Amino acid sequence: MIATITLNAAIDKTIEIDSFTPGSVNRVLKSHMEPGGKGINVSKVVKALGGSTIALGFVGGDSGKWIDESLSALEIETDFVLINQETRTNIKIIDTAKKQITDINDQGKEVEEIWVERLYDKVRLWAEASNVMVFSGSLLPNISSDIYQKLIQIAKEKGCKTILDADGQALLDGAKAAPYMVKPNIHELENTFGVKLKNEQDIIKCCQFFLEQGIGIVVISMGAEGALMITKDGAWKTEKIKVAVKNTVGAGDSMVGAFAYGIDKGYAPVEILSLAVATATVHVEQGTVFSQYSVIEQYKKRVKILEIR
Ligand SMILES: Nc1ncnc2c1ncn2[C@@H]1O[C@H](COP(=O)(O)OP(=O)(O)O)[C@@H](O)[C@H]1O
Ligand SMILES: O=P(O)(O)OC[C@H]1O[C@](O)(COP(=O)(O)O)[C@@H](O)[C@@H]1O
Repeated sequence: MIATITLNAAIDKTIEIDSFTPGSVNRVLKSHMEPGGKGINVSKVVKALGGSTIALGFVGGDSGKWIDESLSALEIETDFVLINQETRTNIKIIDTAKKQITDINDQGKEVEEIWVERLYDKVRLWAEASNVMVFSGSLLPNISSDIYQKLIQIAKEKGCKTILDADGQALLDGAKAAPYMVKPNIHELENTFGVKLKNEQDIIKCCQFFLEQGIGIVVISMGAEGALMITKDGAWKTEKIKVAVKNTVGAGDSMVGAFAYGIDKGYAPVEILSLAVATATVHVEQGTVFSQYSVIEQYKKRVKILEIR
């Protein structure tokens, strides 16, 4: 079982506009809503790959109820803490002419301490039944930056392998608990360390920090440029795969979902990297991961991995 923890869930409302122009009236061509937030997206990917998953975290209000019901319709098990604040809606604007995506992400609402305690209880409970726990995404505004560190410690004590996909102080604090894997994207890595990373060697050097904490697998996703994976045994990069982009929102979560699935199955890291890039590529090209596993298997043939250290 793979449990995902989303502290800042979201309805992702995607709107398509031809030539989006800030400061003027824009007419929407098409729109749709999906249950989102990083951990929830990971659960959707695990489900699509055929794994078993449960989505945990906070949801509230009508939007929270909608997220819960939408996941049930996808046959994804949930055990959310229901809070008395409305879950956020994030807007994703796809400019169909410029082929550009703009993310407008709400920060979410504060959560009372009693509900945070309830979440700790649920993580303790589900850690007993899970092999892998994934902690993903931004924190609600009043949550302390060391929450992932504490939750990862709990999950590890119960024998779970843990994955952290976070940013800034939450990533630095969370890393102190030595999760099994971290996956920031390149921008998050640069922002977190306040550096500009010009080449692969810079990235590898920067990621030593994570290895020194005892983290087993460090994956840096780099959008259209592919991904880099660093472990104590070496470093690998994937070659660029050119695709017609439909939607990149959640591509990183597809990658994390495939890693969670592969780690749960006990696959070797390089094999998982190939599955993860194939899954993210299908996501970017088709705008969804709910395609057949056989399609993802086909895409694996396009993934070229080079050992660089
Ligand atoms: N424009 C793109 N073209 C091809 N592949 C892409 C593109 N954007 C993302 N991907 C794939 O998805 C993975 C994750 O995307 P990325 O944007 O780095 O993550 P995040 O969503 O966390 O920012 C990349 O490593 C790559 O394999
Ligand atoms: O593109 P990514 O990094 O995989 O994540 C996409 C998800 O992250 C979000 O943009 C939210 O991100 P944050 O939790 O960092 O605010 C969601 O709206 C979306 O579902």
